[in-house]
Amino acid sequence: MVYLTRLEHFNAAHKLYNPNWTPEKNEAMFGKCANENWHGHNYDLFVTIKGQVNEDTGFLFDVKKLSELIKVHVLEKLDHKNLNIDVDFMRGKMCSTENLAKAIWEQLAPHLPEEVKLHCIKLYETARIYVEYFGE
Ligand SMILES: Nc1nc2c(c(=O)[nH]1)N=C([C@H](O)[C@H](O)COP(=O)(O)OP(=O)(O)OP(=O)(O)O)CN2
Repeated sequence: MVYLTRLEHFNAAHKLYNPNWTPEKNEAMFGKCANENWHGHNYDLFVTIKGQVNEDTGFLFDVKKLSELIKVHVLEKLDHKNLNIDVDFMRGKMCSTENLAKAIWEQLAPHLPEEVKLHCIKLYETARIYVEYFGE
């Protein structure tokens, strides 16, 4: 089994705010991340796929094609967007790094060829905070 990773990048605005809670409870839970006028992050997205190497190409999968799939199905929906407002697949969800990593998996996995499996979505929200999601 070979694991292959592509690093992509996007930036987006969000807030951590549960609309079912009072402003005070949100402030107590999320602090400055609950600021109603949003804040932004430069996200780094590591997409790792796994499978067998094709003898003819020497590739598990062409990383340029992987990059294009990520661009079409993920980055174009997230980059320079407000995660709470603009992104259909985040609607009704808390816009945490955990939920965003899971949602990115759900967006991307169905578009990979059958012989290639998604292994991990690793999403850095800041240089010091990241989530890894393995699909379960
Ligand atoms: N479990 C989670 N906890 C937190 C998340 C999250 O997605 N999952 N997100 C946040 C905020 O979005 C917040 O903006 C994180 O940024 P920040 O506090 O600036 O992060 P750093 O620790 O990297 O920066 P410092 O300047 O060192 O504080 C909060 N929690």
